[in-house]
Amino acid sequence: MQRITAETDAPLFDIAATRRIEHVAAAALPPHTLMQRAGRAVARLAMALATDARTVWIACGPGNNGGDGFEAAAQLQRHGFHPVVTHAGDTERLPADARASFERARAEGVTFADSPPTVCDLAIDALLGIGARRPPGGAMAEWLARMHTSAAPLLSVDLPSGLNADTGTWGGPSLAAPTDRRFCLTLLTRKPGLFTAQGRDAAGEVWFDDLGCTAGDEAPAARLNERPEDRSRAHASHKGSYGDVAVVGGAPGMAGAALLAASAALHAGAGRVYVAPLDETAVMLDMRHPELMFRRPDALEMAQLSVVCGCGGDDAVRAVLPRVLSTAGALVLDADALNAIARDASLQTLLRQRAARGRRTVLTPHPLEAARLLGVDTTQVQADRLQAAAALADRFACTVVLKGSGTVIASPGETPRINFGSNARLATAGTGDVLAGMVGAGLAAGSTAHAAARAAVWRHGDRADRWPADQALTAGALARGTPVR
Ligand SMILES: NC(=O)C1=CN([C@@H]2O[C@H](COP(=O)(O)OP(=O)(O)OC[C@H]3O[C@@H](n4cnc5c(N)ncnc54)[C@H](O)[C@@H]3O)[C@@H](O)[C@H]2O)[C@@H](O)CC1
Ligand SMILES: Nc1ncnc2c1ncn2[C@@H]1O[C@H](COP(=O)(O)OP(=O)(O)O)[C@@H](O)[C@H]1O
Ligand SMILES: [K+]
Repeated sequence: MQRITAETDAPLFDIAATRRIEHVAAAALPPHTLMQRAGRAVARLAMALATDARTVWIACGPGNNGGDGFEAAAQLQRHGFHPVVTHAGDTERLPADARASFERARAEGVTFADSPPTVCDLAIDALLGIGARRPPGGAMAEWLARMHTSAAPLLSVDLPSGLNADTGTWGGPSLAAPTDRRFCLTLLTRKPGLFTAQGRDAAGEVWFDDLGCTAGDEAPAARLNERPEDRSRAHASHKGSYGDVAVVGGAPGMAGAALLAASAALHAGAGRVYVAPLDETAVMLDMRHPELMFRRPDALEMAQLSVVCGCGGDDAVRAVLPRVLSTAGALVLDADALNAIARDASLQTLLRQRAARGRRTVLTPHPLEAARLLGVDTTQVQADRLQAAAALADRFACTVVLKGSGTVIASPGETPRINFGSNARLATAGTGDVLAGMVGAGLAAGSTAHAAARAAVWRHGDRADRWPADQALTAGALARGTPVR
């Protein structure tokens, strides 16, 4: 059993692949073995989470997820706990494995009740797993609401019931209560939906048990984004070895966005960083960052540069985009550059042509920017973030970073990544500009678009995770990588 952290490098399998893996594993084992292993694993984690627990409420559903719950109940009873099982379903219609586990729980003397115990020390949600077909209703919905709001810790079996394992969309109760009492033990495979969209909030801390099985040669739907290698610097290197970044952005009234991206690129290790403001009246100096060099956009030798374009671009960015798209050696497109491209087919053609010329490009949309590029609405993007990122990567033949909880990194021909580290302290203006600058520095240093995006997203999230709780996380400080001013 393993706890998932930002250090975990692991494949993520969707429901269809998980079913195939389960099928192969079950065929090679004596009947009911997998469910017994699942129940034992659930009981083991339950006992570790609530060592002093006495009453454990286990809500079991109509399928095999419920079977895992019965099996865990039998185990907990055997270990001297007091499990109380409520069952949402007809025991006569349980699938064979779950039926066997139900009988085992009964034989162990587990208490079955029609309604949940008034108090419990731990709740276990074994209502629905990968077989959930619609949002839970009736007693299931009531029980879930109670579990997600009660003071007792909640352990979800395989998935929080109501979570779509493929997409992370949520059909369960409000998730307003803090997540630090939520735990999930996912079984056999790690599922992408646990790590993006509402997955993180619904699941809380995620643990994994492979039930002694391997995934064989199943292709994962995605992988968790792993820690990038530390960048060592050869003694005999010089600033030219780390490349030049130019930030094109900062229209009138929006200079800050460009400066944030530039600061982030600088602190991420770029050899030289230029700022090209889209405001003719801009002051061509940043007193806090005298390292930054200021140029007019038309004075930049784009082919030699890793250009970060769009941060604070407003409408002014439209005018420079044809040249930027046609000539930038490497390119990060963010914010208003993405909005301008979404409105203009000729810019879209130029964007697509970059790949054919061997030029590296990374788009860093948040869900609304992604929706505009795809011509859909934000809800449709959020309904399947992996699919939306892949569709954009495919459409524009480049790397796409779809931001938000569980940032997705997709590139043509690569297994998509979902970033685990990071948290909602990043939900503050300017942190996206910082990410764009960090990606730009990676491109300038020579990384592929996919590798630069993965590394920057991981480090950006890691900074947020390590940020001291008593210090404000602002984009300016994040760009510098330190809360100390
Ligand atoms: N078969 C096995 O040996 C194993 C199964 N495992 C467990 O089994 C789960 C999958 O089991 P199932 O395929 O039976 O699926 P589930 O137990 O997730 O649910 C399927 C059942 O729930 C009903 N249902 C779906 N949505 C509902 C809703 N909103 N309201 C009410 N009823 C609803 C379906 O009609 C079906 O009866 C996994 O998530 C995992 O927890 C694991 O123990 C691994 C081994
Ligand atoms: N709830 C959250 N959890 C994790 N990361 C988040 C969350 N909210 C925002 N972020 C991250 O913060 C950054 C915000 O970027 P963006 O929306 O472009 O903001 P801005 O345009 O103000 O810079 C992205 O990297 C995004 O992934
Ligand atoms: K469940």
